Amino acid sequence: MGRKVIIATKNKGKAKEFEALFSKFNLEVLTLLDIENAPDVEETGATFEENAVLKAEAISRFTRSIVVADDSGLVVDALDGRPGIYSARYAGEEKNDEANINKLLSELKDVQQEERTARFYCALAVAIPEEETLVVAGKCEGLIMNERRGTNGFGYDPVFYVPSLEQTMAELSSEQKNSISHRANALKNLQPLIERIFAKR
Ligand SMILES: O=c1nc[nH]c2c1ncn2[C@H]1C[C@H](O)[C@@H](COP(=O)(O)OP(=O)(O)OP(=O)(O)O)O1
Ligand SMILES: [Mg+2]
Repeated sequence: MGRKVIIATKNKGKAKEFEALFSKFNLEVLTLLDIENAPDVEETGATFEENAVLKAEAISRFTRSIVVADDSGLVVDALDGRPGIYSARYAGEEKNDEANINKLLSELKDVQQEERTARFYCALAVAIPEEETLVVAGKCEGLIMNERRGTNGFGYDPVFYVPSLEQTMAELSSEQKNSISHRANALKNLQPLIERIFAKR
């Protein structure tokens, strides 16, 4: 089976989710945690989609493989969409989940429960050597809690409440998260294209 996909992420939480989400496809899945000397790609785009394309195309040029990149984040209505594309570096360039959540909770401290609506957003770009890059997206609606609950997942999961399941993302099992997440929903939009993408390989 020579069918291989590289996921252009160094985020361990994302990498784990992608390994599970891609397991139903008959593909070898690698991430940048498996590949040496992969370049760091600057996220200079103005949208999730632009950043996903930047990451996918740079790593595809480097590896000459089909590459999927994820650019994702948290969009909070009461904060005019912040942290948005800056979610990873919200509290500083060193990308600290703990500090990012502290900053989010402090920015929302005077915002009432019903105004704390938010969504996780995920853009996925698929860079294919010698072909046009494909882009899809998915989202997941929720509310931002006043305090952390749960220890699963990564990033903002402990404060992201999923109303339909009455739990935070960090209280869900990985199977539950992978059935409702923004990443899962983006991948559902990619699924009809997967066989065509890998057909000739
Ligand atoms: O399911 C999620 N559950 C909780 N938090 C999440 C999720 N999905 C994205 N997030 C947050 C984490 C990070 O603060 C930002 C992603 O930033 P983003 O640039 O796409 O990823 P990253 O820099 O961690 O890794 P990389 O660019 O190598 O893929 O949004
Ligand atoms: Mg990043």
